Amino acid sequence: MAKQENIRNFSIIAHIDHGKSTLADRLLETCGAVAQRQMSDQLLDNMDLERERGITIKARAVRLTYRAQDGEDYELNLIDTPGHVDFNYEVSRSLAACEGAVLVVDSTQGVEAQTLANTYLAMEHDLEILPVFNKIDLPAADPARAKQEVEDIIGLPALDAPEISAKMGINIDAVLEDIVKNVPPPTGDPEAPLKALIFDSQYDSYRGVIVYMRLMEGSVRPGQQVKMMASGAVYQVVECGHLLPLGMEPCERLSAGEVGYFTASIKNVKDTRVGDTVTDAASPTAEALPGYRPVQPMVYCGIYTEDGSKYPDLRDALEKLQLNDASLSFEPESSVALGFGFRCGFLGMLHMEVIQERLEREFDLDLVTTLPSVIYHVYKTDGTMVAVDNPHNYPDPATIERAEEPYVKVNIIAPNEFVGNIMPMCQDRRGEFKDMQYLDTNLVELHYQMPLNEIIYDFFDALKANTKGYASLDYELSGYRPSELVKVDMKLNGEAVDALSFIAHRDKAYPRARRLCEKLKENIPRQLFEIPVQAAIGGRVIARETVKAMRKDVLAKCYGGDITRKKKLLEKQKEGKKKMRSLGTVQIPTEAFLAVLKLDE
Ligand SMILES: Nc1nc2c(ncn2[C@@H]2O[C@H](COP(=O)(O)OP(=O)(O)OP(=O)(O)O)[C@@H](O)[C@H]2O)c(=O)[nH]1
Repeated sequence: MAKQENIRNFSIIAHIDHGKSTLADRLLETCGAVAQRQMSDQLLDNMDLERERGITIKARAVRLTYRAQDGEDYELNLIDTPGHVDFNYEVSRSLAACEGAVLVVDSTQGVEAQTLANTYLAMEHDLEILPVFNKIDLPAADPARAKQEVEDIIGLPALDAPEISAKMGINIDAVLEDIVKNVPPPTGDPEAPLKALIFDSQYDSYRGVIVYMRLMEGSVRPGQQVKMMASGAVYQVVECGHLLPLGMEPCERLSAGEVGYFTASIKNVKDTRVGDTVTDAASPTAEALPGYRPVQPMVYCGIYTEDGSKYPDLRDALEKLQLNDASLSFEPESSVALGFGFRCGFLGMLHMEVIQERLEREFDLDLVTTLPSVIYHVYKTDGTMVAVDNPHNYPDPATIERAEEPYVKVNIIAPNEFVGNIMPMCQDRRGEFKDMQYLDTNLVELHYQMPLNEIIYDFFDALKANTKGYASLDYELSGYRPSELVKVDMKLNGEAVDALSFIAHRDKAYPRARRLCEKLKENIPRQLFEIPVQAAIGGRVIARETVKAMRKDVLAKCYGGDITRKKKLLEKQKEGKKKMRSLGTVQIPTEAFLAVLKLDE
């Protein structure tokens, strides 16, 4: 076990593609952790989906041993962080487990959006930030200019920072020396009562939940009774140890300053929430670590299987995913159009998409999902309140006294040149401007109160697009406010399709209904009869389109006689047919649902 002064806990932060994962691999390799040929390309991102989407969904940690130039052996704990606003809370807990952050800057690009956003996050946690300038092997590299940018824009000393090529393995030692010299060692009394921060956990079918933690004070050993302070769960530790690149290494004891794991035959990650404090059950620490936040699903949608008989498979799959993902919630619901399914709660849209993709890929399910929604509070004239997370349950307007929708406190940080783009965007989404602060001459922080409903769908993407990616976004629920809500029903051939109805603010209902009608028209294949597509509030139709009758001839565009191409098109049509869903008299392809889901794109 390393002495506390020889431990360094850090994470790597960077703008996308600046070389974070490549540097992580190189650090692992330099520390002799992994022989090159054993290394699958990027070890830290270990879920397929993560790799494909180029994002890191779950935080992971790894311990490296480095013999520094001073002759001492150091224990370096690298904690990986996810990179999307949906997972901001997980990022904040991972950073809270570190004392320093290596900031990778691509020398051909200089400071970019996430360079700034991530640096700001790291600063909030008082981390020592060490810039390194990557990709110096490229002819376009201009590390001097990139350094100047870091000094001018971020205000970090950078002139003497390492210039490296993570890809070619140039100057990697300089990064390691920098970490050893400049990241402060952890402090914390190993003899005090146990106080450890959970920054991640993972379900393993043999050992139960593996809890990843950073020990702040005290120590943990097998046999010890530990308590999670927020969930109240008490368990006996079965095993504790370090997280090595190629697996876990059990040890006798972990103590203050270290990063490691423990197992305790825990059946469900619900007991080991990210951000919770682990303490000794017999002699607990006086106070939990600050910053714990219970999980709060922000977005709900209904998930159904295309083939209704797969409902039990869907339930099993959701249960399995939930074992590993405490932020996923679900309960059974049913729809006239779609049959039996589940109402699921997510942290945000990306989280929702990731879960949907995992269900389809890992569990081989074909899904139909309904429009996502937030939770509305509807107060009825009889004095009761209904929490509505599904438009289907929206009470009859005649019985409604008032309705409220969730608002969030939005915090946007961006260079001041983009303020002119950001403000109209927020106003357009019913945002209420609170204040604006200059963080330095160039950087501003804007505060808004906004309806959650307006930001969950596409606000993050729109914000990025309007600020060349430079803005960062953070939001938290601030409460409920009265709102003029309406429920809009979508009707196909005169029949309401419950899975497509939605709740919206009165001002937004019309444009949304119109776009939805258009999208449906585009995506519903022509059939043998004409189909009116209507949107209605109560009995009043507010938008209408028509899908003309006619069978779509997929071969029409196929001139010439290439039979294989024709076959392919016919195959495709057959495939399409299989995916149709019969809604009353109308067949809707799954893609139509997906297309309307992405309405705002
Ligand atoms: N020429 C050159 N290319 C590099 C270097 N470091 C990384 N790259 C390349 O840059 C691309 C992005 O590198 P990653 O390590 O995946 O970047 P990242 O910051 O982890 O990106 P995300 O995981 O998407 O956030 C890859 O194609 C790397 O091969 C370098 O030093 N030189």
